[in-house]
Amino acid sequence: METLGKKRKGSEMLPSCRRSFSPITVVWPHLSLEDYSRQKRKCKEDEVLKVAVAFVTRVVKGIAIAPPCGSASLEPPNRGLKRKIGCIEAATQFGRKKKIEQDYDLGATIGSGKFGSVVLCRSKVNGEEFACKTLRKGEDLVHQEVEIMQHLSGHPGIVTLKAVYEDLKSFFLVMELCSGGRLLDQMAKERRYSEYHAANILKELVLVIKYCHDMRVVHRDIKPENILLTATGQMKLADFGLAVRMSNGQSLTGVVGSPAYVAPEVLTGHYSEKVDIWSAGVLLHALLVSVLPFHGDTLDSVFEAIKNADLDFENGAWRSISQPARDLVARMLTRDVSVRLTADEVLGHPWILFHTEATLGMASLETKMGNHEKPASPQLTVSPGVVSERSKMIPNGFLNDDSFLFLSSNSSSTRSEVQDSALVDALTVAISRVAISEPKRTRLCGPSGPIQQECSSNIKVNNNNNNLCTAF
Ligand SMILES: Nc1ncnc2c1ncn2[C@@H]1O[C@H](COP(=O)(O)OP(=O)(O)OP(=O)(O)O)[C@@H](O)[C@H]1O
Repeated sequence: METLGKKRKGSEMLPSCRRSFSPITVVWPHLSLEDYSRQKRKCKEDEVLKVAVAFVTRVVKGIAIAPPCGSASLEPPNRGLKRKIGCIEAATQFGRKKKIEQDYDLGATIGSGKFGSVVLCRSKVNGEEFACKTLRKGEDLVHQEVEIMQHLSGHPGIVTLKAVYEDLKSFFLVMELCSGGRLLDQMAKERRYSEYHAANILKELVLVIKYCHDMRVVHRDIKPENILLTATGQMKLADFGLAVRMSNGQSLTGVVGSPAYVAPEVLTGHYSEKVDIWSAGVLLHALLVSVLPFHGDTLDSVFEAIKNADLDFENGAWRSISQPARDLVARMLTRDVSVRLTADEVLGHPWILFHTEATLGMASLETKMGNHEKPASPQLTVSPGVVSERSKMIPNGFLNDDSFLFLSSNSSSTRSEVQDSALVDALTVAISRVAISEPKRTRLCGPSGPIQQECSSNIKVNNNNNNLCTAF
């Protein structure tokens, strides 16, 4: 077995064609479905309280009435970059007339993937370093990647495209250099993240996903391998190789993505931008408990788990995770797409607000349940106005349910601070519980029997822990 973190993108060994290629007996979860299909072919041929209350209100009234899923359609195949390059900025157009070597010194390979390799490159003008991704021409998705990167470039959470060059065989995408590695590598080191940390990572990611969706783009391959970090640790979403533009009236089709992160509806037919929320939910699960939610020994068993396995929040590491965190994971990993949260709704979820809202302070909290990160510094501070507003809305009885309170362990904090904290958290949880008791939701992906402790080949078995699959 091999840990996910040790695997560099593109460094994966593709399954040998000498083996008989059967998804039933052989699984390569680190390969995207695209890789999988390609390999199959190859082998044949070679993102407080008001908002929180508003959140519940929307849920009860039917958040579930999520906006109609975006209708999406793929660009007609075989349209060349020429038409698409029309929307690409001048800085990237002139590059077509020059060779990349005239402007940049190309250096060492820093990554590789399904469509080509990524090398370090240095501007001959000012010595600035960039990453240059070479994409071999010939595949429609390659053309789409260039166009979509240009379309999205400029957002702080997306790798900036600096210039595009091309020759007869390839496109050369000069991008900002993310020298901090991949989130996956950080996860391999960190293993489990505190709820505070996980919530902040998820918020950053979902803000970018929201931007993509607002720009009518579905990424379709959200996973920690595709989240890069800058030297200062800023997260940047990368790899738009499987991304598609959406237009009204049509749903997306095409089985693409990476097996462990793929949404169930991708496997069964038509789908929407909500597939990115599912994948982000898988990532949140991994951040919180260091295990992928859906796994198996074969590709078929992974897909079977994605389609049918229930989440188990009662056992293992989940026992130390707060109810609001579990609530969010369940709402993101809900198979009923109409009920699955949108990016906006994830960003408005009480758990995200609690850990990331400025009015609540940037405290990291220790839960009574024993979340492993202790508050580093400031206690939770809540402005009196906010508290009184919250007090009005507390449902009777919830404060007595101390099993869900986040209580400060810092004795220097005043009684009222602790009470305020408890108030906020109890309410947050209460809200979540009200919402999750909605019949339609409990049916979906609710906690039930334990996940089968089978491991994908990219998940390390922890033999000291009842064969729990420990990812990363
Ligand atoms: N801007 C960048 N800065 C630093 N490293 C990068 C950058 N872009 C890509 N890389 C490295 O190159 C690897 C492959 O890049 P990318 O994911 O864009 O390629 P890909 O061919 O689409 O890969 P995949 O086969 O996983 O879809 C990344 O995992 C990362 O390690």
